[in-house]
Amino acid sequence: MSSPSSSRKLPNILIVGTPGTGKSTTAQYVVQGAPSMRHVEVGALVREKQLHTGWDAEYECHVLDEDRILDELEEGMEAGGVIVDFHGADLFPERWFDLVVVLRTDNSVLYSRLQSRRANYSQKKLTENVEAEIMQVILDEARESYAEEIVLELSSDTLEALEANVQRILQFIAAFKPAA
Ligand SMILES: Nc1ncnc2c1ncn2[C@@H]1O[C@H](COP(=O)(O)OP(=O)(O)O)[C@@H](O)[C@H]1O
Repeated sequence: MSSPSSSRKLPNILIVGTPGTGKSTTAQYVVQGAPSMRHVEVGALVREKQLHTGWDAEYECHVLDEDRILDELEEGMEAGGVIVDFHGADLFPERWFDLVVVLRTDNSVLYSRLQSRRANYSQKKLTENVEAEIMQVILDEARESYAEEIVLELSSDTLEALEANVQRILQFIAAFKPAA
């Protein structure tokens, strides 16, 4: 395991999870509570800067240009204080992150969240996402990509859980000390 960079004064945090588990909402509340942190929603960055090579009609998503995404993020990561919000965990270098939060949502809750959130979400994509959540695909990916002690699995079914998760992440930020 390579240890995280020691030069950061603020931690970098990766929030991952199946679409709809609450990554963006959680990250937004964390930044409200810790304004020195910056939220980077990778999906939005991909759309805004066209960091993709086209549209995959079968999977109904952009084909990511991974090298350009990494190049775009790299400089900001060195300074620390970044909350990266993305559905997958294995794209980024391990050294970038001090904490990896994996949000989990009960499948029936996730199903209705995805159904109400996106009118244009196809039934196929909705089912695929709920199945991925049941199979804990992202959790396994995070555990394979990062040291066990920095991966934190948090349930995100209710607003109470959301609030508790935000507080837990804020406590981590407040307690963070750069390695000597
Ligand atoms: N813990 C939670 N409890 C209830 N609703 C939530 C929770 N987390 C997120 N939501 C709601 O679920 C929807 C999806 O959340 P969002 O943050 O966009 O997910 P993601 O970024 O993972 O795709 C939003 O309408 C949000 O308000």
